[in-house]
Order: sequence, then C-alpha cells, then structure tokens
Amino acid sequence: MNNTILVGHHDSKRNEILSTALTQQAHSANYDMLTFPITTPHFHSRVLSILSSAFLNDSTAHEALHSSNAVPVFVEPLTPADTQLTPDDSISSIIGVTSTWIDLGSPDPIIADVSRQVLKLELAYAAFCGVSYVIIPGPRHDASCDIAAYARAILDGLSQGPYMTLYLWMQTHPDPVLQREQVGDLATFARRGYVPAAEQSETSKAAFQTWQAWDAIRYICKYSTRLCVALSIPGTLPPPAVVSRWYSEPIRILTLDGTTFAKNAKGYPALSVSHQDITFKLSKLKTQPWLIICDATPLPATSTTPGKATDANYPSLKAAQTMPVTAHGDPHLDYIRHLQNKQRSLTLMDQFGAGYQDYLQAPLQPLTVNLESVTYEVFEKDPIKYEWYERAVARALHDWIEHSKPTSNPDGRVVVAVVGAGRGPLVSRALKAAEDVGVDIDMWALEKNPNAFVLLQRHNEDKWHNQVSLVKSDMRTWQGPSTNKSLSSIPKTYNVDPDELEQNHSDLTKVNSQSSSILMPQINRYKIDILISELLGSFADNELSPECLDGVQHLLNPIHGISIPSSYTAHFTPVAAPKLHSDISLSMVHTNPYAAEVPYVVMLDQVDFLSTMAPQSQQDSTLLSPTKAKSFASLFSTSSSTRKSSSSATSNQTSKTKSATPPPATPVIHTAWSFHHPNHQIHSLTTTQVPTNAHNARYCRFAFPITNPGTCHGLAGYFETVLYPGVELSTNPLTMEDKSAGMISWFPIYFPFKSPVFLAEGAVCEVSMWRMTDDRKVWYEWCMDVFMAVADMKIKVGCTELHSSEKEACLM
Ligand SMILES: C[S@@+](CC[C@H](N)C(=O)[O-])C[C@H]1O[C@@H](n2cnc3c(N)ncnc32)[C@H](O)[C@@H]1O
Repeated sequence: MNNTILVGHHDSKRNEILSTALTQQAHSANYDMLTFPITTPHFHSRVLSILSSAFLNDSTAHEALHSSNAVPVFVEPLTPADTQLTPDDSISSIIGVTSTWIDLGSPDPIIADVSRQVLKLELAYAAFCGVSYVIIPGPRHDASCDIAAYARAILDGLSQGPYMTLYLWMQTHPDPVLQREQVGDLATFARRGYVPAAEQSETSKAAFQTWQAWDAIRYICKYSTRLCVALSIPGTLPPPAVVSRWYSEPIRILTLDGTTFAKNAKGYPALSVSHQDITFKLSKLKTQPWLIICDATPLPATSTTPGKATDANYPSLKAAQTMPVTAHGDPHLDYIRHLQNKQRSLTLMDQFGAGYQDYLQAPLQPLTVNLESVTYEVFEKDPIKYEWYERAVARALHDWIEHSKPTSNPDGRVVVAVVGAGRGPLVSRALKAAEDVGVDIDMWALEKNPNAFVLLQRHNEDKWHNQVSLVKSDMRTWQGPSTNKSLSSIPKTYNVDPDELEQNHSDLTKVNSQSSSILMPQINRYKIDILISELLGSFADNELSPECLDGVQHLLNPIHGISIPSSYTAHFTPVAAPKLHSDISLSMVHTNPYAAEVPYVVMLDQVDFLSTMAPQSQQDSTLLSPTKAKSFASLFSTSSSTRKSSSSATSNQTSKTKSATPPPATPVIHTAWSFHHPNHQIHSLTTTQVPTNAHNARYCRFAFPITNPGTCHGLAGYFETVLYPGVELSTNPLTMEDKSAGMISWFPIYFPFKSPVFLAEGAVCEVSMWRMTDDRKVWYEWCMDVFMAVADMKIKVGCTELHSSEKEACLM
C-alpha cells in the first residue's frame, strides 16, 4: 500500500458523550477516526412509543392496512435529548452512523415510513452539524425487504446534505453471524399481514443477494458519486466471484468485526491469510478505503487532559493520512498496522499505472495528431515491447540468411525500414539486432511528425553514425528507398547456391525496375525487405495501422518482403464497470455529447468480468457450473470457442494457486477479428490506386454465457499481435502473462453502453461489433442482446441500443 491506511474505531454500544476529549482518546489510541451514532437511545425509545401508540390505535392501523400511501405516524423533530452531536471540533474526526434499528425496506408501510422519517431527521441534523461522512445500515437480507422503498429513502437521504457522503453498510453476502437482531428493531414490529412467508432462496442466488440489493439501490439513486459502500468482511468469506464483484464497486470503507479476527498461537488477534488477501487487495484501490474495526477492543481511557483542539491533536481525516504511525497497544489495531508494514512493494505495472486506474482517456490518433515528446517518452519506458521487436527483427534477419533470400538493395544489404519511427527506439533496436545477427542492413526511418523528425536527425548524427536514411513523409505517399547508384550490380546473398544466384538476381531486377521506371532519371528506387511499424492501438487496429500499412505495402518486396508485425487481432468481453459508467454518464457527457458512444483507453481496475469459466478446482456447487453454462450457450447459434488460449489460462491459474485466496474465474474473451500484413488481397497498389477501404471493414457477433447475476456497463477490449512467428505481444488477460508479461505500453480499451443492462444468472448475451469505414474515416459500432433459455426456447430479455462512434471517428 502506498499510503498509510486510515483506521477507525466502531463500538455499536457507544454511550460516551461526543466531545473533543473522546476524539482525542481515539487519536491517542492511534485511531484516525471513530464512528458515532447520530441519535441517542432516548430517540429510539421515543420512536418506539410513537409506534406502539399508533398500533394501539386501531383506526390508524386499519387505515394503513388499507392504504399504503397514508402517513399515519408522525415522528416529531429531534430534541436535545435525542442527539449528542453538536457542531464543534470533534465533528471532523467522526463518521456518523444512522440508527441500526430502523427498517427502510419493511413490508409494513408504517414501519417503512417511520424508518424513512427517522433517517431523514438524522441525516438532516448530521448535515447541519457538518458531518461529512455517514454510514447507513444496508437493507435487511430477507425476501420481504422492499429494496425499491429502501432505495427511495436513500435517494431522499442524499438530498438532505449536498456535501455529505453516504456509505451503505453492506455485507459481502448474507452472513447470519453479522445479522444480529437488536432489542427494539422496528423490523420485529412489522404486522403479520404484511410479512410474506419466508422464502428459501437458493444459495447461489444468496451469494449475490447483497450485491444485487446494492446494484438496485444505486441504480435508483442514479449512480450518485456521494453514495458509496462500507463493506463488512465476514468471518466466512464468500465465493471468489462475489469478492471480485464487490471489488468493482465504490468501496470507501471496509469494516472488520471483532469476531472476524481469530487468535494466533500467542493469543493475539490475527486474520486468516484469505482475509488478509482480501483486505489488502481492497485497500490497494485507487481511492483507498478506510478500515473500521468494529466491536473489538474498547477505546482505552486516556490520561491526556482535553485541551484546546489543534491541528496536531485533532487532525482532519485527510491530514491523518500523512501522519506517522506508532504502535499503541490496542491489539487489533496494532495487528492491522503490522500487516500494513508487511505489504509487498508495488509491481512495475502498479508503479507505472499509479493514478491512471479507471481514468478514461481518448485514444491517441497519431495519424492525424502529432504526438508530444513526453508521449513517446512514456512508450519508451516499456521494458518488453522494444525488447520483443528487437527479437523479432533478429529472427527475421536470421531467417533471411537461412533461407538465402536476395536483398532488395543491389549492394547486398537487407533493406530495413521503420515507418512511423517516432523518436527512433525501433531504429536503434533494428540496428542492434543486425549487429548481433551479423547482417549488413540498409536502414531507413520514416516519420511524418516534423517535431519527432528533428530528434531522428539528431540521433542519426549522435547515435547512429549517419547510417540511417531519414525520410520525413506520410508513409502512404512515400515512394520508397532510393539510390543514385545503378541497380544493375549483382546483389549480395547469403548462404546461396551459386546456381540460384543468377535466378534471384533476375527476379530482383524485375521487381526493382517496376518501381524505378516511373521515377526521376537519376534516382533509382528499390524495395523494402523488412518493414517495421508500431501503429497499434489498444484494440489493435484503432490507430489505423491497417490503413497506413496498406498505403506503404506497395514498397515491400512482393516476393520475400516481411512486415513486423505480421498480424494482429482484437478481443473483447462484457464487463461491469460502475465507476466508468458514472464518470461518463454523470460528468463527461456534459462536455462531450458523444461521450457515451466513444471508446476509451483506460487502465481497467475496478471492473468485473461478467462472462467467466470457473476453474474446476474452485467450482462452487452453489454456482451454475460452467458445463451447464456451456450447454446452454450451445443453444445460441453465434457462440463459438469460449476461450482464446486454454493453455495460457491454465498457466495463469497454476501460478495463482500459491495464494491463499482461490484464483478468480477465467474470463471468456472472444477474438473479434484479425489483420495480416502484407495483405495479399490488395496487390501492390498505391493508396491512390486502392479504390476503397472496404476490405478493412469487419463484423463479428459472439455469445457470452453469464454464470452469475451482474450489470453490464460496456465491453473491455484487448489486442494480441504476432510481430514475427514466435514473438508475440498481448494485452489479453488470458495470454498476456505467456506472451509479453510485464508489458506496460497499452492499457485496455473500453466501449461503453449508454444504459447499464442487467444480466441474470444463466443468461447469454450476444454482442455485435463492427469496424466501419467510408474511405475517409474509421469508426466502431456495438450493441448487445440478452437471452434466456425458457423451455429450450431462446427468449430475448434485454438489449442495448446500437452505439456508434462515427461522430468521433478516426480520420484516415
Ligand atoms: C505509436 S507511435 C510509435 C513510435 C515509435 N515507433 C515507438 O515505437 O516508440 C506511431 C508513430 O507513427 C507515426 N505515424 C502514424 N501514422 C503515420 C503515417 N501515416 N506516416 C508516417 N508516420 C506515421 C506517428 O507520428 C508516431 O510517431
């Protein structure tokens, strides 16, 4: 963890008076904050007596029974005896807690309405006092709970304090240990006529029950950024799929009940390895949640005399984050601090991506926009990409010799061109590969960015000993390498049988003369043997690599020419991404009306894969088994192979079994389409001769089985590329570890949905995706249909509209 984790103290029976002395007591005990009930037991008694007199009054009860709209019971505003809160210095160190005895989702309209009034009074008063953070107990976990009514009350609550953040206190899954009934719970007063018979819910549904409740509430609350989750980590952990789902949610507080701690050999409280893993995975989120220890150790009394509040003894929650931490003697707290110190250091990707998690960026358009030096500098930090390119060039040169291919330059050097050279890192790598393999190359570097071209010229003088022929041009209008020497000299070939030499030479002269015939008399043009480019975007072709390479392909030796990369593929899968959805729909659409219909480059962090195949070892009998999901998926005509690379997925799982937490399920990620270079469908044509770009349009439709309920906010996209056979790069989670572990150059791409789509357990969603072009520009379109199998019939149960990024298309 990068920052000191903020730890709070919660005592559900707290009955001290709220004062600066109490908050100082918490700080002296090394806590950063403490929770405090907004109202007192006096208020609870008052509400109970209002309620019982209402229930004793037959006519009121009768009226309520026959009209759910009635407001028969009125809770009078708070009195001084009803609350301890006062707007003083202690307020900035507390998190308010609303009454745990109310039942906002009660099936009994009187109980629900009284609860709603209680919540409203408490939030309004807390907001008045300046409380910034309030925890509200989540809905009850029984089938009778009216989630819509609960959510409506929370929506009302949000309007009580515009600067207040509300944390719904949710359990990861229904946990009987944590669902303790208290004396005076309003739920127990619900009249029998309103309470339906208890339903036995399937365990598979139960595992996601609390998440589904949260999902419904935040939907009604319109994904408000002031509505977050305080997640209670239970003693018995839920299945990994449930943990993974919660990870994608706005968890700002983690609560650990005293009962969740076990005792170690020396009798000190400790967490199981699985609990440690989950706690610290969650605490590595970009917005680090606070951790609250509940009902564990009482606050130790302090000898410090309360004095005037200063920044030092009453730091704000923000200031506390940067303050040094010292052990104090509260065993639970000391244990948490000890764990924190033990945390392993950040990976390179963690360091590189720090601050970028879930940050939506417009994809680069290097074809139409000239990149800044700092952008190239970021690319060049990649420890893998350039290494792999060097390897690919070395192998290509090696094979050139092995296969005795003639060189396009008559002086015998293999002609190598980097097109789109940027600041030149691939040029340096190509020169290095040639030196290592021992092959003479005729090195060309082309770049259309005039600013980057200045650096290329400088590097040529300083680093490359003027060995490189530089060209400032768009690759699509380049006429190719040239010399003012005659092309008739016999080219140098390696490993060649003298008998073949004659034939090779006549082939090459033919090839070169085709292009030289149209040129100025003194300039002789010749072909490129190895064409190197790096024009790939997060979805492979989204920075128009196919269009650019089509435009330069006519310069490639048509017989032996090699393109590095030789091919690339785009991949996608549906994801839950509530943060991205709220960022786009609540803020970005205000500055860009098309914001909900454009793809974004984003380091996906708080997202969850919705279509997964659970590894056999972790299959929970409570969840729909993959076999079942697969056989159901076979009902759908478009479903094809469910996974790109089973071998890599398996190796992924093996590497993770060492962890105490079971590995996450493997996502189903389909290959949308591919591009190959050189493209033999378009024969040696220059751009002006290519009549249309239609050959670069693509379409696909894939089925994704849904094993657990979820809400889909969009599609996550990745790419893979074969630079040269055996040398591959990948951002696809299924293959990246095997193909290019540690590569940091590309974040995934995200195709948003304007409106979230609920996917029921056992559904299959079919996604259609298009790469569109009108010969001037390229854009993407995407949509989703959701189906359920009912009596062996495929019934459509949901869909998205067709999304199109045409308005923000990439210009060719
Ligand atoms: C992603 S950058 C890669 C730069 C460099 N090769 C590297 O790997 O660090 C792509 C480069 O290609 C250049 N580029 C894109 N389209 C081009 C075109 N049609 N003609 C020439 N250069 C182009 C851009 O200006 C940019 O410098």
